Amino acid sequence: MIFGTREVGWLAPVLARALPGIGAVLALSLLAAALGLALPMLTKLVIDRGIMARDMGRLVHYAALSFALGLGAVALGIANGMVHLRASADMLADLRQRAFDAALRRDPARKDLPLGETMARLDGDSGEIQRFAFDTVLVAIGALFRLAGGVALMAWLDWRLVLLPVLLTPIELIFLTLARPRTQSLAGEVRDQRGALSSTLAETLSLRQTLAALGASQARLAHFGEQQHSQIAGLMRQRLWAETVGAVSQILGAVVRAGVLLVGGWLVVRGDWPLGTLIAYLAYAAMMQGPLRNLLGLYHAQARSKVAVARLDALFAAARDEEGPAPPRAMEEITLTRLRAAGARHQPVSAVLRTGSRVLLDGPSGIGKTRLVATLTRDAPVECGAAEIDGRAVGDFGPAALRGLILHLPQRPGIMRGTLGENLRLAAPRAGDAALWQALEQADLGVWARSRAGLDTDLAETGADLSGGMRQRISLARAFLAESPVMVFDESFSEIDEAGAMRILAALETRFPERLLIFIAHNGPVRGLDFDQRITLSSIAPLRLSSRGETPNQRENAREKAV
Ligand SMILES: Nc1ncnc2c1ncn2[C@@H]1O[C@H](COP(=O)(O)OP(=O)(O)OP(=O)(O)O)[C@@H](O)[C@H]1O
Repeated sequence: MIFGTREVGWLAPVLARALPGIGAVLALSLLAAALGLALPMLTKLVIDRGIMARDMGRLVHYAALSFALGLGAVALGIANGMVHLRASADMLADLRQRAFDAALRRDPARKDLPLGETMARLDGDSGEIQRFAFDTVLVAIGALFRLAGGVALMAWLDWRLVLLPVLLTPIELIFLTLARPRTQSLAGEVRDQRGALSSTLAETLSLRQTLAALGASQARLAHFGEQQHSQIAGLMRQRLWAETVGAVSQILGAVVRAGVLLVGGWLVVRGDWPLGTLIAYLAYAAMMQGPLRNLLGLYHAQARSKVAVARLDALFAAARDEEGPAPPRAMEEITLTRLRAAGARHQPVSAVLRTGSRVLLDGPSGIGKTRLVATLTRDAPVECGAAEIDGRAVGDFGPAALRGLILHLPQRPGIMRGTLGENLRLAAPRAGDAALWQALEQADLGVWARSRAGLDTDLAETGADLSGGMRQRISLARAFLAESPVMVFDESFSEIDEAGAMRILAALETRFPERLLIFIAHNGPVRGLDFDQRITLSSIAPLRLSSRGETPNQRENAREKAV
């Protein structure tokens, strides 16, 4: 079995789609192999029937034929190269697309995979699988054809000498079988090192400013240097092993060549063989070397690709289905019954959240406010209790559809490299410019956007060239564009000046009187809103941390509301 049954679930469709391309490349490479096999035979004819027989007519005839075949081989080589590149690149793209999709659908119940590690798998491991499943297998089939054809032609020239390579092959096979486990473990080591290296790069670069502020950049650089050294050492070990394995087949090849030279030379001296036969025989023996190595190398290439398949499989296995039924858009209420998210530290909470109301979700840092809201979109697993939308369990709906109903503005606003307009349209892809400008005004960004390039203002990756308040305003502008009947503002105003926050809150109030708005805020003007409901999470164990905005009044409130 090349791969396990679980992997076949995602690999089989990729291979099925690649099949026509593989077929085309296979046909072309078999044709090229047939041409390649014919050439030494023609050389033999040129020598024996032309040169040795002193027949100029035949000499010219076979030489011309040989030249034509050579030209054909060149043309075929080019065509094969182009078709091969196209088909194998298509297959890699297909595999990466699926793996990327799986990475985007990662089940929140699974531990996060570091960014760099995920990227190394998407790029490096997909490439390794593509190289094996496409390139290596194809090369091996071509090699098999060349080998069989070559051996047949050699046997046709003289069957006795074919016994030499045939007898040596089992020795090589035994050696390769014994060597395979080490090939696999070394490949695993190298791939893991590559993942670790990418993780360090991605994490360090994304924390560049923090590390610089702490004076820790050089230490990270030194750590990266050490990782590089151990990667190089791993690569050297892998290479040395590959060379050792390869050397064995080369030595056996040299034994075959020496044997042919000795025995064939002896047959020519005795007058049993014409010289052309010896030359053709030697050419075939040399030609067999590459295919034999490819074929036997296939066995080890599969061991390496198994490592890559397992690493990519971990991405596929951790993905979940995001589709599912949609909750009613005209929903009335969300009911929480003794609910707590996994990882949270508050007492189970019960509440009914009605459409059109304003709710403050309160509690000290780290108690589980964000996680509680995340259970509503199935972005955090439930530890106990239940959440329902109009009497139906949240689990009955698909996460994607739930996110269409409930917009959870994350605590850290996500800004992508691109224009301001592109960033806003993430929330409403079909919104016109007028709607975007309206959202900018409502999010208190109109003046700023006009002073820049308007909707065409370029934003840097993660919004690194913006102030914290600007990033939060862009995130809020997206909320004004979204059509979600429920919105969660998770510390969405924490970095905005008081006057600005008041303006945005007033705009929210006017714009969305019918929606359910849930706020999480430790301090600032948000806490002064006229809430219909305050839900305060109280801890199951004494917490050392306390929110700055907590007042004796609110603590009193907490005791009343906590269930
Ligand atoms: N992805 C996760 N998997 C498991 N546990 C998590 C995850 N994210 C957060 N937690 C844990 O859940 C607990 C609650 O985190 P949460 O972010 O919900 O707190 P919070 O009340 O919103 O805090 P803050 O006010 O500081 O934002 C924390 O102890 C945290 O360590």
